[in-house]
Amino acid sequence: MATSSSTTISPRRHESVSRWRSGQPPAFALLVYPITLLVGSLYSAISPTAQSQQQSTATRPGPVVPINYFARKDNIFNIYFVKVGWAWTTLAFVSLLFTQQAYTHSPVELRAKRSIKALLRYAVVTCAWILTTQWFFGPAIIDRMFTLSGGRCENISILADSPSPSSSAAAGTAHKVTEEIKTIFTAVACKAAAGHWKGGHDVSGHVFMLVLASAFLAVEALGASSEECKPLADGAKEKQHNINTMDHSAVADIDDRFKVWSLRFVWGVALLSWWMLLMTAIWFHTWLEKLSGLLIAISVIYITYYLPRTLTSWRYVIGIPGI
Ligand SMILES: CCCCCCCC/C=C\CCCCCCCC(=O)SCCNC(=O)CCNC(=O)[C@H](O)C(C)(C)COP(=O)(O)OP(=O)(O)OC[C@H]1O[C@@H](n2cnc3c(N)ncnc32)[C@H](O)[C@@H]1OP(=O)(O)O
Repeated sequence: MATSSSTTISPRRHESVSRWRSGQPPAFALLVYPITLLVGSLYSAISPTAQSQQQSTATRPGPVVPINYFARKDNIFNIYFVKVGWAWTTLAFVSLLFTQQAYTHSPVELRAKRSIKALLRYAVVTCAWILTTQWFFGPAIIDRMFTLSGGRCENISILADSPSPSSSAAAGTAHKVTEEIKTIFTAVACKAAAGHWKGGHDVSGHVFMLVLASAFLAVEALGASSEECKPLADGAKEKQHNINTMDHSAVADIDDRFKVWSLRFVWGVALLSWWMLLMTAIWFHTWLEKLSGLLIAISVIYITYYLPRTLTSWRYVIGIPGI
């Protein structure tokens, strides 16, 4: 006896299948990040290459020449990609807005609604990036966490170079200034003064930003290119093609090419972010520093993309990509 598909697929499975079709990845897809960090950290713990790198860093005074190219802080991907990573992320996101059918070829009202909500999601993740790594009413959250956990800027050369004060009052003032500078410094300012950012819990900014950027781009790209965002079924599209003039089909071809290349660019940025995450996991930071960077990024992604699935009022504000 033949059974219809609606009787064989459970409602839960049906719901998850239609989520995939509308470009919403399930929460377990986020496991790719802890797994990546775990694999990278395990490799760094057992690989002889990574071990010998760590030993030379610990035993030899002064800078050590890294054994692996990706263990160098000045590797080309770190300098031109990660260190300006939010600019790449912004560029990739903007390219989605200008080329994907969800934002360019749907009815005007829907297009406007989708674009505003996508910009709001971008604003949420961008604010999270700014507050966590750049500025939080003064030093960024990761800098504040570092100083709150007992860290400070040591061996500041501008302080060591300054002439010794002649009177005890001047010495007192100099001491006060030194202490203030040590406590208000951010990681960037500390490095600029040739100091060492030491002692506290140093949340990995790389892990935070790379997880946030790659998850943001992946979810937005899946949503924008989902089935629900395709305006016409294939047959209808063909029919419309036939009644179009040559000029229109040439424009449509160019549109299609932009659409495809933009998606490739977005996935390229997301994949390179993932690769740099793996490199960070292998060559830099402690387990705990990587874990805290991961937890902050995953919380932001959860609030922006998963919470709206269950919290209707939040969904109404921020929307869901691909819907
Ligand atoms: C209707 C609504 C409408 C709304 C409209 C929208 C509104 C939007 C709202 C608001 C708009 C605001 C405007 C937006 C702007 C957009 C455009 C731009 O974005 S232009 C900005 C470009 N600048 C970046 O992108 C910086 C990105 N970089 C960073 O944030 C940091 O560098 C970060 C977090 C990635 C890392 O910081 P670390 O490197 O200081 O810290 P650690 O990760 O802990 O690393 C410690 C050390 O280990 C090395 N390290 C770690 N992992 C490494 C690796 N894999 N390879 C090499 N070195 C590594 C690092 O190099 C570092 O070393 P060492 O301090 O430099 O000596």
